[in-house]
Amino acid sequence: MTNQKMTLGEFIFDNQSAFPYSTGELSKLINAIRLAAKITNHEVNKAGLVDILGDAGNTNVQGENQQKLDVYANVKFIQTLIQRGIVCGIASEEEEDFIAVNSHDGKNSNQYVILIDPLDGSSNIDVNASVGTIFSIYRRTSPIGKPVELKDFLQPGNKQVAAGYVMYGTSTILVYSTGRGVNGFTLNPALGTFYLSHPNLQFPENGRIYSVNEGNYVHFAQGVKDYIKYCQREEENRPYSSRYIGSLVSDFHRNLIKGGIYMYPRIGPRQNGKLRLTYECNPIAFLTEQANGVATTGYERILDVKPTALHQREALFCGSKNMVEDLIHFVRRDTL
Ligand SMILES: O=P(O)(O)OC[C@H]1O[C@](O)(COP(=O)(O)O)[C@@H](O)[C@@H]1O
Ligand SMILES: [Mg+2]
Ligand SMILES: [Mg+2]
Repeated sequence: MTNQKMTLGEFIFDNQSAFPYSTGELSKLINAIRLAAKITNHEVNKAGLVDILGDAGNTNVQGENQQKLDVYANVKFIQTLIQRGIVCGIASEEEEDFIAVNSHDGKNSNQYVILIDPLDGSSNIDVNASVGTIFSIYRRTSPIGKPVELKDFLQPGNKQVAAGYVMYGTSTILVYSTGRGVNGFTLNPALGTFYLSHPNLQFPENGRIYSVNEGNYVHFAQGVKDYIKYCQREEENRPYSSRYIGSLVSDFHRNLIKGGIYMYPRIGPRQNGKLRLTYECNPIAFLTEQANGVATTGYERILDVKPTALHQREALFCGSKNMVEDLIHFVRRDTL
């Protein structure tokens, strides 16, 4: 079976030729993510056996308790990227500020910046439920030859050149896009090789799954409440099924395969939701649109939101086209 399937390495190489002016830098970057994913996967898989469960005892810039695996994945991704000298800057959920990385030639000659959520779904680590890693890649706008600047990380999501996630679940899968569709690669742990298992992933236009933390229901805007009630009503092909793993990557991946909508709304008038625009909403929205789905704040296309801060939060509704359009209808009706 595996021999027929293309490996991730072969896919990266084959797809490089699709970009006439390619320098190979993006291919090297995806390769480095592949390596860091394998290193992190190795540790995730033996989480119950080694001292990697529980709190790390620190609080990150979000005010959240860092889990040991958050810290481990953060260190491994940053180390792997810096050692290979293929990015000019790294931003991470677990780092207050961005990290400027000089190229090995010392001339700041690299053109890409990367933003990462090293471990997504941290609350699932200790209970052995699936978690993930999310990444988002941009071409810098600051001049080559100079150190990277904050503005390189605060570009709107529609400027991404690539984005993806790794899901550490029943199997480990790396799903990404360089703007030419979405493909998924499953890790064969015996060989340590990712194989193309899910070519050209597409959201079904309709789905029957809604994913939201209903524990926050009372804080949702009326339009969101109305849409959730609509999902639960006994009519046409509803009620939909409620599924919520509590890890954005895992809930998104399921909905991508089966059809569905993921929602993390604003919680109350002030709080702009929980998810971070630059390294959670934007990469997931990029994949959503590349897979024929829709990703919105409820009022605006996620990819058009202009970031103003590295760790800013934004509401996220994404998934099957017709389901998200129904959601937008209810949300906008609420503001009339
Ligand atoms: O427990 P809640 O409030 O529903 O939040 C769950 C959401 O928070 C997250 O865990 C946030 O991501 P991190 O674990 O990377 O901080 C998402 O993966 C998930 O969808
Ligand atoms: Mg996350
Ligand atoms: Mg995280």
